[in-house]
Amino acid sequence: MVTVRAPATSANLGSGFDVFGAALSRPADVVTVERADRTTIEVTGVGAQYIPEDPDGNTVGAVVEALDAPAHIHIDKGVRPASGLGSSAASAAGAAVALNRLYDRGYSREELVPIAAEGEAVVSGVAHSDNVAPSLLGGFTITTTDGTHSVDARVPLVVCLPDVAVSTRDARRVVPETASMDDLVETVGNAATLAVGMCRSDPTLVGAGMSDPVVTPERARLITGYDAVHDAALAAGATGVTVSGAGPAVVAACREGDRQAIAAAMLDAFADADIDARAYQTRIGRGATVLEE
Ligand SMILES: Nc1ncnc2c1ncn2[C@@H]1O[C@H](COP(=O)(O)OP(=O)(O)OP(=O)(O)O)[C@@H](O)[C@H]1O
Ligand SMILES: N[C@@H](CCO)C(=O)O
Repeated sequence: MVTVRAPATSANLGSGFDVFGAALSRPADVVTVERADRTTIEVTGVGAQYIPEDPDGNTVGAVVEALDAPAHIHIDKGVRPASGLGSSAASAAGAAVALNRLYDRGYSREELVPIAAEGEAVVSGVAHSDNVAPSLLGGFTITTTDGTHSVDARVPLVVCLPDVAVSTRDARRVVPETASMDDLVETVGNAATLAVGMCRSDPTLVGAGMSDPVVTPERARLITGYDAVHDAALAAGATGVTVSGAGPAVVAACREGDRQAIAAAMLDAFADADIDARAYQTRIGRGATVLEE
């Protein structure tokens, strides 16, 4: 038996659509695997009722296939599905690490990235790696078709999750097919600023680099109260605010001492829009960890 804790993640970070990701110190999924002749999946925890236990519909089923590693798999969800916090990816990353150990497959964490990403194709139609990479490797990650680079960044974050669901599949439908040259230049500048900020663990640069003129404005329309929450977080001291992953979670970068005030301001702004929400005072954290084997 192997048990792995796999963290939630925030993908895109505004300017790095389908490229940037960050592991969050909390929340997380806990995945336990035991050898079996036939794969069975049991899901408990937050939002378990919305997650298929059929291996064909669950992200971990694709990981089992890719690793040829049948097992009884228990997923204890700490990351709510359809949250923008890499819920489907956390389970896939946890299962990839656990099954790799259970069957002694010998893959490195980097080699597990495309394997865990197969699960993302099951739920969103695209095997994007920007959530599974940070959940596997920890820190801030840059994923391209050539592979993944990770930086052990230390940046405080507040993530505010409204009590509504936005599926990644739906949120990908509003992504524009083209962008103007002006928007491209702005995005490159912001993405480079954010990456330098991560290398220096500098919340001011990270926040400044989160602006994105192309994808975020379209997705923000799917989140009731987004503009007010965005502005309230900045007024409370956030250095940058954007949609987390495909939403509806909203992520703010900040300095350590400002997290509580920012969390309160974001919750109040959602409440003013009649939306219940919860806030995580979190930070960029480590990747999946083996708890027991
Ligand atoms: N192990 C799993 N954990 C969570 N969701 C799963 C899992 N397997 C399948 N799903 C399905 O995936 C969908 C949620 O994934 P989705 O990518 O939309 O959200 P997310 O992972 O929270 O968000 P994001 O990728 O934007 O951070 C739901 O329809 C859910 O039923
Ligand atoms: N990069 C993906 C992440 C979703 O989890 C998207 O924004 O659609």
